Amino acid sequence: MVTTEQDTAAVELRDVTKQFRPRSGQPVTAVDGLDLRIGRGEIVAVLGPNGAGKTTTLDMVLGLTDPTGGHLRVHGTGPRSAVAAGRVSAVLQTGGLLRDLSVRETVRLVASTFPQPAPVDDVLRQAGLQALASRRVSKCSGGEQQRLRFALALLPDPDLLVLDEPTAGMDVTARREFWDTMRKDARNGRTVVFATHYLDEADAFAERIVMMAHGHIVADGTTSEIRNRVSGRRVAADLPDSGADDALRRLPHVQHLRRERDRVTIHTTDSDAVARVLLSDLGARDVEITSRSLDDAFAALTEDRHGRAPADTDKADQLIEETAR
Ligand SMILES: Nc1ncnc2c1ncn2[C@@H]1O[C@H](COP(=O)(O)OP(=O)(O)OP(=O)(O)O)[C@@H](O)[C@H]1O
Repeated sequence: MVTTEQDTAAVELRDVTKQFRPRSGQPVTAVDGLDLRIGRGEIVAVLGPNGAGKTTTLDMVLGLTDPTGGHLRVHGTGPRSAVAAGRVSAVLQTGGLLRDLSVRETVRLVASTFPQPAPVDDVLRQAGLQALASRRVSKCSGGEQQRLRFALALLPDPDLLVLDEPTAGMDVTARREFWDTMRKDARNGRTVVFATHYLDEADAFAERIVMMAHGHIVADGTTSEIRNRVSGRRVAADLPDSGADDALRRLPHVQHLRRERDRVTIHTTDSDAVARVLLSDLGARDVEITSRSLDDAFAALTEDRHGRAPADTDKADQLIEETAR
């Protein structure tokens, strides 16, 4: 079979590992056997707590650091060649901007370093910076400076845009404005991969969420799949007869059932339906419905009580159960 350009993933990591070996102290495994394929045009959020390995992963995709092991391709080639060809660019959390230049001068200056940059005015418009074009960088707010970094990243008109916590330190309004700008740009079919701590950002902007903890992927799915897995409600009831447990497990929308003596606890995305069956059909008593918060479940997915990562998805589910108890 002939592999076409279209078949090639935007990003492909196979069993990628990154170990840091500090001069003193133990080696740190920041990324541990990561398998990840991101198709062209996907918008993917990489979520995880501090130290999960998000930045290290994105740095490897950008060719800023090399993997210790495994296979990593960006648009079918090594990361550095992809960056050099202008196919990949990044908006990083920090990055030198010259304070005395205006916004337009900054974009013009950086544009002059590319062989075929996008027109400066187009880029200013895409980043929502037209009204600020003559403002000095030193007078721009943190959010505005971040939009300027975004404008610079658009200059090579990259196929893949990588953003590492692009809204860190912004207030709510600036964050909203930034994502509004990004949303407009995403309609152009660019692949966007961004790291964030904020579930709401991932939920609002990404189509797919990859959750990392301790260098592993602990969950990977569409935004709604992840939300369904980690959201929903807990219905608990007294039901001494365990004869209906299997039938309950098979009900649509039932994710999990646990029994402790006479009491069952069911995780479901349709608590009304489950409560109806329990009360009307099975004569259960003392039915109690409680919410499972997305944030709690996220914490359960990414870190267990002892600070260890769940090694696989089943374990992650188990941890949700444990946390829910
Ligand atoms: N240059 C380095 N030398 C040694 N250890 C490092 C280095 N860079 C990262 N690490 C370690 O690797 C692990 C993963 O770090 P990384 O920055 O990738 O996580 P992260 O998910 O991006 O975290 P954050 O959200 O805090 O930015 C951490 O334990 C970190 O301390």
